[in-house]
Amino acid sequence: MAAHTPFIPEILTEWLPAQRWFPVKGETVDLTVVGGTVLEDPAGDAGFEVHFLAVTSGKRTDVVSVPISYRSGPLDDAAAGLIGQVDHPELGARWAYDATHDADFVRLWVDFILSRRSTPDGRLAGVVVKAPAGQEPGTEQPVKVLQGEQSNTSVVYGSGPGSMIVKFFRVLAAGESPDVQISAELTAGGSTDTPDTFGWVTGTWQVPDGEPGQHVTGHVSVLRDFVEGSTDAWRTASAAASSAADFTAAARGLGRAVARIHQQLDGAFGSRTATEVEEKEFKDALAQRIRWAWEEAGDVVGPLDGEVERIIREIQAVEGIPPLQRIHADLHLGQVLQAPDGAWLIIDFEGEPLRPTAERSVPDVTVRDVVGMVRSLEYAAASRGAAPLGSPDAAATEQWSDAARGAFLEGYAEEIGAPVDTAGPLFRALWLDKALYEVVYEIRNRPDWVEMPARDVRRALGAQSGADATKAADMNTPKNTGPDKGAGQTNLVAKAAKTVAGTAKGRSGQGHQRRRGGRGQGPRGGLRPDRGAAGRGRHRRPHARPCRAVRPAAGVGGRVPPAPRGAGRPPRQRRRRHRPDAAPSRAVRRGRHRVRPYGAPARAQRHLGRRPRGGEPGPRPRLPARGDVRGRPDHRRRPVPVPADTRRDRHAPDR
Ligand SMILES: Nc1ncnc2c1ncn2[C@@H]1O[C@H](COP(=O)(O)OP(=O)(O)O)[C@@H](O)[C@H]1O
Ligand SMILES: O=P(O)(O)O[C@H]1O[C@H](CO)[C@@H](O[C@H]2O[C@H](CO)[C@@H](O)[C@H](O)[C@H]2O)[C@H](O)[C@H]1O
Repeated sequence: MAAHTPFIPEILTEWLPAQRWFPVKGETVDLTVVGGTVLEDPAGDAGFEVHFLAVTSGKRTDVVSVPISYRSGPLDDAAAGLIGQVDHPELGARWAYDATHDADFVRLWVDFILSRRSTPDGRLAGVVVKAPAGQEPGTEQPVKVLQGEQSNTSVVYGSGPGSMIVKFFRVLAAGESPDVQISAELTAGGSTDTPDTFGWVTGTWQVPDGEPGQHVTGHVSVLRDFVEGSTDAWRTASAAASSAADFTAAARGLGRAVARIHQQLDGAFGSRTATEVEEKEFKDALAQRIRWAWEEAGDVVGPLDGEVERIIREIQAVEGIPPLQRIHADLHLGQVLQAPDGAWLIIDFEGEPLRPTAERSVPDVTVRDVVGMVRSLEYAAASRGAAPLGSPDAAATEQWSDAARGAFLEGYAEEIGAPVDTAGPLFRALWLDKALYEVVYEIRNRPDWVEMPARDVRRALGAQSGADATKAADMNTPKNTGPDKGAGQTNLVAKAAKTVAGTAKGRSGQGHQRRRGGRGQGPRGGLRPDRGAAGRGRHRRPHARPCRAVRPAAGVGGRVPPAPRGAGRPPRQRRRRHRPDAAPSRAVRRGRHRVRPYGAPARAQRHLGRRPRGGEPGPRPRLPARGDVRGRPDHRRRPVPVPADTRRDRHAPDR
């Protein structure tokens, strides 16, 4: 590789931590080169390199992928991808770009996959699972880097029919990425419920801190059909909810699509009965997760501890959980595209994101995905705004929600050929788990949105404990929202809200006071989510982890909070605010000329400490109670979130 000054990884010490996908887990990060290779630019104009870097912070190490393109001058329309300027001993000044922003690199990359090439050193290899129709390698195509809070970098290649989307994974994992594995199997099986996967690139890198010569291989990138003109189902559903437009036909179709995906996954990977041990693990993990989330969210929801415990007892008493199979595991409206012809397409099969790759492929119960989508529809309904309890608007929200949820469940049941048992303990426990997780997620990411899931939890738990047994119906069965029943439901909600208000003060006296005083302010009323944000797609999804005491063991479908990955990481927004003040790393300041062949890893250390502005020791930003980075594969994830900045716009190209 070229001997630039500064060389990798010094050149990246400032740039990397500023990237959304960077899996920072602490204030000090060590960068070590663990692999990389050169791709020849056929035109001879640019230097293309792909670098794999181990990012170590504390006890945790991730491997990130950074393709770089070196140019002799600024590249048109690629300013957003500029890493910096470097000097080459023979060539002089070079402009270094994140190569995903370089159209020539992306074209080469797509050709690399479609021509099933591999580099002479064998470190990168292209694989084709299905050849795209009408794509001639080498054809010049426009590229657009999708913007937004994505955990990877996706680039649209081409325009109009035949265009493709190439995803560059940023945090790599050894072994098969569930996203690639599942989508490839679905494509091979002829699925029309997910975009076609054409091929991928595997990469090989040295195991960080492993024995010399110890290498692993994993997915680095995947190439798919780009569904031109598609919209994100969250946008579609929340827009329909806002205008009170009927969404039942769409929701029914969505239910059918999810059911077909489950059938296809069963066909591709099989299903089986859980062993006794697996069943116990499943129930324990679910119970522990609910308890943990309740610890985090209870203050905001209200004193419904008894109801939460009752649901936990019920799930523990279940004998015989449904068969286990591969599922999506992270399903919500933001993971669904609607094609221009109205078809729903499920995407992003990365699974439980904070878990290690191997655990993300663990089979689970399909009802988890059903619950994920049900919750998302309930969210979409709530996104129209929290109207005063008992108002016609509040009734309309419930009506839309119940109708959409009911239609979704009907569609799912029609396709599967059996009804979904929404009244059973499994559904109820998974629903509560998901809804509480969302409360925690919103506390940490979008505080203005907290009221949406919190209300739903109150409504559900309040209905369970309501004095009027005739109205305390199954919390997830669509309710008749006619004038009479609607009023009854409102009473229950009002009752729950009153209970919250009435007992909030008494908590400490009852020994129920939560740990985090700052969050115990109780529910906020009348909040309306920021429409602009809601319309802009998906949010960052970093999740925190539970305290050690309640962290359950990993197990089948446990969706247990993962091992620590950066607890205490400051909110990204705050980190960013401080980043501009950060001084260059020592290595960069010295401007050393460092050339390190692969195999003799270079190290650079980046201190991400917050530096006070103007030398003033400003107040330290409050850290999330238990923050973690989300940065998919192996990062971003679950189950608990960290603060985020803005919502994603996954469709907005930056060029
Ligand atoms: N096949 C596709 N066709 C059209 N848009 C897509 C396609 N795949 C992904 N997208 C868009 O790119 C965004 C990011 O894709 P996703 O696979 O979720 O990436 P990430 O793993 O980075 O979150 C999606 O939200 C969607 O807007
Ligand atoms: O980024 P991920 O896909 O991993 O998901 C995380 O972010 C989601 C926010 O986009 C969050 O979803 C919650 O909000 C959605 C609306 O924005 C709603 O449709 C979901 O039902 C609700 O859970 C998800 O929980 C979180 O893991």
